[in-house]
Amino acid sequence: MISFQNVSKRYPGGVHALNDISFELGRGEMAFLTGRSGAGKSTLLKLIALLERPSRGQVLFEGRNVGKLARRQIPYLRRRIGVIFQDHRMLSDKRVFDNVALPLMIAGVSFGDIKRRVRAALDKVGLLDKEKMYPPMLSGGEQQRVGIARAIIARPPVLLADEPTGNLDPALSAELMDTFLQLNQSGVTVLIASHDLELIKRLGQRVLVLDDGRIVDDVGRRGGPGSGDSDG
Ligand SMILES: Nc1ncnc2c1ncn2[C@@H]1O[C@H](COP(=O)(O)OP(=O)(O)OP(=O)(O)O)[C@@H](O)[C@H]1O
Repeated sequence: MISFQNVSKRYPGGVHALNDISFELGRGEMAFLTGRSGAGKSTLLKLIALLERPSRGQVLFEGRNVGKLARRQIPYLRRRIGVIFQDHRMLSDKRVFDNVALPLMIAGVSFGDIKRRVRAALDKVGLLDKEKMYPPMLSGGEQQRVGIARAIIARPPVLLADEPTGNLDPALSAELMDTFLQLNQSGVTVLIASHDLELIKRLGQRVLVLDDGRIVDDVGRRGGPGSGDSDG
């Protein structure tokens, strides 16, 4: 589904954020990306979401080199990737309901369907009672959850999340991780950058460890050594 082949990213100004990264994330797989602040986690996610371009190497999405996509193919790729970033970029003059509904409105879904799906998504993140509020009236954690509802509403096959539990208390973090697990069990490919090692450990999923722009560990890959579900 997602494949990095010897990818490096150097930002203007000289920072080498990623150095010769190679890994694959299969269709329907779930993995965490962890590592110190500045290790390159956000950069890696941005390269998948086409928010940044690699300086070297290739990022493949469903077998296609995203660096070589024609301009008109980019919106198609973006629709297939749900993105949850730390700055959730809500429209502050639009109600929670409309913020979440936005991707479906753009896709031309009927209002009846939009209403049903927005309510289901808000229910999933525990915000059904806040649909008429405006984002500035919500706490940081609540705004983050609106961002999650908006990212999953169009049912994209891939979900990328950058520190999705950063502003949440432990109970809510655990609940949200359960939501990600459920989405993964329904076939969504999920990649989550997180510092929350306790939570990550408890979930028993694959973990990619980044250090100074390199992958220094890849633990618990499905079908990989020690996973218990390989053929051998
Ligand atoms: N737009 C940019 N321009 C220049 N340097 C950047 C830019 N974005 C990130 N960097 C640098 O690239 C390196 C990796 O940053 P990145 O945000 O990917 O790390 P991270 O692992 O996500 O960190 P954190 O956990 O703090 O979010 C850092 O040294 C950072 O300063």
